[in-house]
Amino acid sequence: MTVPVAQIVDAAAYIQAVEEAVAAAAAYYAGGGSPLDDDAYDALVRGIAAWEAAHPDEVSPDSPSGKVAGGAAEGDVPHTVAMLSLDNVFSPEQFEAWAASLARRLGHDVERFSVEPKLDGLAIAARYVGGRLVRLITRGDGTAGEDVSHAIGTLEGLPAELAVPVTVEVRGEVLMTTVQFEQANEARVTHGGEPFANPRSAAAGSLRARDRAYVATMTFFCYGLLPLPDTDDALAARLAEGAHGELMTLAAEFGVHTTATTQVPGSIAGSVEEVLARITRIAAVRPDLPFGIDGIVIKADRAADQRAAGAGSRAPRWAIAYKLPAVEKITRLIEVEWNVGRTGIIAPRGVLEPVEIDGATITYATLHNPADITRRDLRLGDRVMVHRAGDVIPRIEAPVAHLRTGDEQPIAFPEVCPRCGSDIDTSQERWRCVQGRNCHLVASLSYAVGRDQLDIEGLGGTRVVQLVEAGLVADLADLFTLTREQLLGLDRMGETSADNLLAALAAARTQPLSRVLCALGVRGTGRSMSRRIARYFATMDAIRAADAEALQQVDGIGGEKAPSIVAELAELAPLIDKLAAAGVNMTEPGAAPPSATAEEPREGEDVTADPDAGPLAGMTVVVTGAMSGPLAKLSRNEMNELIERAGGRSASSVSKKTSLVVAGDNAGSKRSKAEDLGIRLASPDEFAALVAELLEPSSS
Ligand SMILES: NC(=O)c1ccc[n+]([C@@H]2O[C@H](COP(=O)([O-])OP(=O)(O)OC[C@H]3O[C@@H](n4cnc5c(N)ncnc54)[C@H](O)[C@@H]3O)[C@@H](O)[C@H]2O)c1
Ligand SMILES: [Zn+2]
Repeated sequence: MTVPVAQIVDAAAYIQAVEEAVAAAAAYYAGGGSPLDDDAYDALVRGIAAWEAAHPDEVSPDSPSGKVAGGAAEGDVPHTVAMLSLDNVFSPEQFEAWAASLARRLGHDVERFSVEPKLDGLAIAARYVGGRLVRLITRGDGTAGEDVSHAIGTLEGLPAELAVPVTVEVRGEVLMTTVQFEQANEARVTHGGEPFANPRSAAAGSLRARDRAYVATMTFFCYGLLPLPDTDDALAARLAEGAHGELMTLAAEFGVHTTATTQVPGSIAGSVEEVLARITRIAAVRPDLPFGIDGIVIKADRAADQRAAGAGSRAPRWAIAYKLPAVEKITRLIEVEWNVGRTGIIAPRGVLEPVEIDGATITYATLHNPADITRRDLRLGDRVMVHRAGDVIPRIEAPVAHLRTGDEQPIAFPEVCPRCGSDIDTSQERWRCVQGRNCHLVASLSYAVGRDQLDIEGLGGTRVVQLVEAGLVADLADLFTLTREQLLGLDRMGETSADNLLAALAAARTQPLSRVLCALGVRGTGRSMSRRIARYFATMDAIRAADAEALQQVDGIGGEKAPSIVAELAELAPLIDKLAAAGVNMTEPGAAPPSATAEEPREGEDVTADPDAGPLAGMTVVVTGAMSGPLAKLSRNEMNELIERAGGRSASSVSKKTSLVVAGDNAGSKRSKAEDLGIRLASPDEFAALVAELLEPSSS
């Protein structure tokens, strides 16, 4: 685990860093939320400490170094015994060094260590008098804390009355489980409040809040038991002499919640090796725990060892926190994607500004469902707390609402299935395409029959759905074997429509190979790439015979794309055979297959244009604005096809390499750029005249 340190270069930067750290800690302990995640805060504090070590005379009295809660929390209820923080180690070696220094201090090796999870919440002292819970106090600055007795009754595991009528102080951690956190945020957002960024700040904020319209339940875990002034002598002696593990057993007998009932119960280790083995086991189950832990706390178990070791101003010397890597980082939610799963479930996924969590770069996080987005009050552009533990898919915990700038935008929910365009069933929290398992088929068919692919008129979205639902079409090829009788059996299908559709299907059979290839929907082969591939190989057989290396001879296909195209085409082999058998054209008009004898790649040659053929031979042409005259009906894709049929090369942006810009009405920046660069311009009519020979026999 790497331990980053903020670099502080001079005294001014030091003072600024101290201010920043104190402000962050104040917000953190108040539960209002800090602008920094823990890693960033810790790096800053380490930077401050490093600068102070080098400039001992210039240490600011405000410095967080050596103080409980960085000096940022306070209170007016004095503690009977100081409530301290813990020192940290980050590796087995550091732990061994700490154990060795403790052994030196004690004059003997520690024979019993207590090993517990480091619960990620906040410390609290609960005072019981005669078995009744009378007061709750925060840690504060360690010497005095804040009275939060109003929270009595909201902490699971901290009963109002103990099983035994003792007078005692119970210390431990207040946290929110993942479930409690979700409930608290939902209640808060429903009541018009801003969500908490994570369970820890939710616990801190909820504990301090008074007179709230709703109750936020939290969970308490005991890790300390000590006498109060009125504790009877027998119990006081037992508490003073009892080992930590024994006190935890006693606390459980009193009816207080300890880690004993969790998947990570406190345990005793007899050696440094045993401690390290136990740390490994706790770290391994961390992702599965229903609450957050940020490390493992190791304590000398025996009271005598604790007494002999003593404490510093900030932390005891007999205990140490073995920190685990942070699982939370703050980053930005850039976008929400809606993906449709195999069964038609439409799931949102957050696209994040890349952030590194525990050595992995995270760019996506699950968002579960639309209700989840609403519950969390998430917005585009929000800074979000991202959680990633182990191999579990990262999730967005909540927005960091206090970092909002006002520029955040609502997240738009899809109105139709983002894949096939059908309706969405929103009756459940998890939205689902009404096509369910057929969604993918409907989407791929709708794409294949679209204007830029097979261009089958009369086959709109609803017809496609109808054919699929009637069980008449299970793949693209089935379209071409539909019979008149089958069509007439469909609702809202008269004789004329049926005949028109059959005619459109017959025409589609003669589409050029480029469009058939495009219709297959192979990733990386959109309209213009399909044309380039078809022109280069001329026949489907030649394309299918090509390996990745051969495919890379096509302009624009690199080493990454080529193998995936080859693999997808191999998967599609049965469909392609079925299409060919149904009479679908598999050749590109006007193109010749690469010569079988010319083994050498045609280096440097522009494969999309035969330099000797066509009025646009060797030219790169850009089309912009609205086409008119004989070109009025052509889509942009059809214009590009025309350019390529005429031997040219179509491009979408104007550069010095552009030879001609066809500019229609409302041509904007591309036209002005062409003028700036002195590139030849043509009106749609002039261009139509240029390629007149190709316009007449146009197939579509
Ligand atoms: N993001 C920020 O701006 C910001 C600001 C201040 C502090 N912090 C974070 O807070 C942490 C430092 O806070 P801290 O001083 O509260 O110390 P700490 O959380 O590192 O360790 C001490 C605390 O651990 C808790 N604890 C959990 N399990 C325990 C167990 N089994 N036995 C004993 N104690 C146990 C207790 O509450 C104790 O007070 C750092 O991780 C820091 O990153 C963050
Ligand atoms: Zn769908």
